[in-house]
Amino acid sequence: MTVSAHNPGLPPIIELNSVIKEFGSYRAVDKLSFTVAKGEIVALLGRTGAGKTTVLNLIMGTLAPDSGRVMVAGFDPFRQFSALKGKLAVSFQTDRLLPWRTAVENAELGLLIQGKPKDQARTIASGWLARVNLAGAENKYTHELSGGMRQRVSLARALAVDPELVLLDESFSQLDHVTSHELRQDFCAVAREYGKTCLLVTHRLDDAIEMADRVIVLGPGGHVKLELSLREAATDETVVGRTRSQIAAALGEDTGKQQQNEREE
Ligand SMILES: Nc1ncnc2c1ncn2[C@@H]1O[C@H](COP(=O)(O)OP(=O)(O)OP(=O)(O)O)[C@@H](O)[C@H]1O
Repeated sequence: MTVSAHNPGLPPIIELNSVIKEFGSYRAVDKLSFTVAKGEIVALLGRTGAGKTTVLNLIMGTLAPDSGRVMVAGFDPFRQFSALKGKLAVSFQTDRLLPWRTAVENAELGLLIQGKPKDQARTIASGWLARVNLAGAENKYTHELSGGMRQRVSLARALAVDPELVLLDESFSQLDHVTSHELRQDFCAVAREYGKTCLLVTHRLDDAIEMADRVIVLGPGGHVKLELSLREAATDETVVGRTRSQIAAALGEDTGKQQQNEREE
């Protein structure tokens, strides 16, 4: 059995081994290797163009690596695309909800696609809406919900199918600072309670610091520039400050400026 480098004993849910991906003559991902163990929340950080979306596409199986190996929950996501149906859920930057469906009708969508009977799907979806603090909003249409509430519906929809892996693609970056902070806290509480494995792809330092067990910073050209465990940092303010500076330096940013930018976004 392969085990995660960071959690010996736990099988990796994501495993990239010396992965190269080129677009024409441009190498977007360069011999990239990392693992994400079952139950871990890992943030993949990088500036624009560092290769985050390319890595996400390799993990989702919508792109094939030119060389190296990508495995997700024991499957090759490109060659065994359908084997990962229901095992992998994605929440994007925009909520991608269907406006003609209510909150609960959106949240139950993945379950219905999986073939769950309608009443069961409704019960499960309502439960997940309650867990992301949306009890009472089940029958509201998307235009009746705030941006933060819509993103909560999107997260409930992702979690409702009970996936092995949740991919969060800049899921909090279009929300104001307070709303995204609350949503990050609530999502992490639920993800940890249910032992969900999450890869959070973001350019925002705050998302990573607040949510992740571990941070991987991609440098330009898609290689690991910095890899840091944040478990110790979570409980110690001085360590948080030092960690923040280390990550900001790897991103090539000034910490104060980065925090200011994130507050203004
Ligand atoms: N289909 C493609 N064809 C050609 N070049 C591509 C393609 N997809 C990505 N690239 C290039 O690969 C590099 C990495 O792109 P990618 O979208 O993965 O970066 P990113 O870190 O997600 O950036 P952003 O934060 O702006 O979304 C960029 O230089 C981009 O122009």
